[in-house]
Amino acid sequence: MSTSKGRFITFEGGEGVGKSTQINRLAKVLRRRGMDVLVTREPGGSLGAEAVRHVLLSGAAEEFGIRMEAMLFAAARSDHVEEVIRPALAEGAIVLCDRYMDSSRVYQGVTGNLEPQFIVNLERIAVNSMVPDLTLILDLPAEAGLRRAKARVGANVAPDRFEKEEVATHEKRREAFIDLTRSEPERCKLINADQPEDMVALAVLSTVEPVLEPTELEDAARDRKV
Ligand SMILES: Nc1ncnc2c1ncn2[C@@H]1O[C@H](COP(=O)(O)OP(=O)(O)OP(=O)(O)O)[C@@H](O)[C@H]1O
Ligand SMILES: Cc1cn([C@H]2C[C@H](O)[C@@H](COP(=O)(O)O)O2)c(=O)[nH]c1=O
Repeated sequence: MSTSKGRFITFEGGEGVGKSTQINRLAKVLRRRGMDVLVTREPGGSLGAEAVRHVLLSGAAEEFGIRMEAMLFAAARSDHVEEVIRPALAEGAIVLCDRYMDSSRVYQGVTGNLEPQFIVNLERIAVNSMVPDLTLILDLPAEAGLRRAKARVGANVAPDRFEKEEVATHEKRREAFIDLTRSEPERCKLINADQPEDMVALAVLSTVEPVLEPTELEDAARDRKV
């Protein structure tokens, strides 16, 4: 868990699984409970990172190779962490982030075939110890997610650099995200996204609530102040 005062919660999964929908719903519930919530996303979320987002999603960086793309994602992440996420957590906010380091592990690492050590090194630099307190992995068959994403953007908007890849590649990503829940079961929790929005929202909330509870350390610090 991060040592900051807030909570850092990331949402991961394939295309169109419902991450933005669920983040916005959760933010609403938590704000109604009086919590300070910051909703953000990757690639992007800070001025520098948003500038890099278009380069990545338009496919402009694709011709320079997967290493270059991975480094651009990491550069964007580093700016986002230091300029936005870390300061917000220090102020006690609940930070809800649409994609983070696990997307790089899966998209650039697993389906990009980058050597694992390269991804590990980039992650260490970009994340700089800012590991999420909780990662919700929304799980849905790849075809269903792509259908949802397509219906959302409308018929005349072209799919982005990653959406346009083969279904088999998206299915491989789905498996890789599920693997994360096995390798890091404390941090990464699987959410069945193949059900109505309200049901997914209930599963999200019940998974998030325990992480919002004060830790023993926080209780002790509060008691010392009283
Ligand atoms: N449980 C659900 N059942 C059916 N449709 C859903 C569900 N959740 C979200 N949707 C719809 O699916 C589409 C994609 O949802 P959303 O944008 O939240 O996904 P996303 O994971 O953020 O996508 P991306 O990774 O492509 O940004 C939207 O039109 C949304 O309204
Ligand atoms: C953070 C991150 C993202 N990606 C990919 C995954 C998606 O295809 C796009 C982001 O689009 P979205 O509609 O905003 O979800 O970028 C990636 O390949 N690696 C990453 O680290």
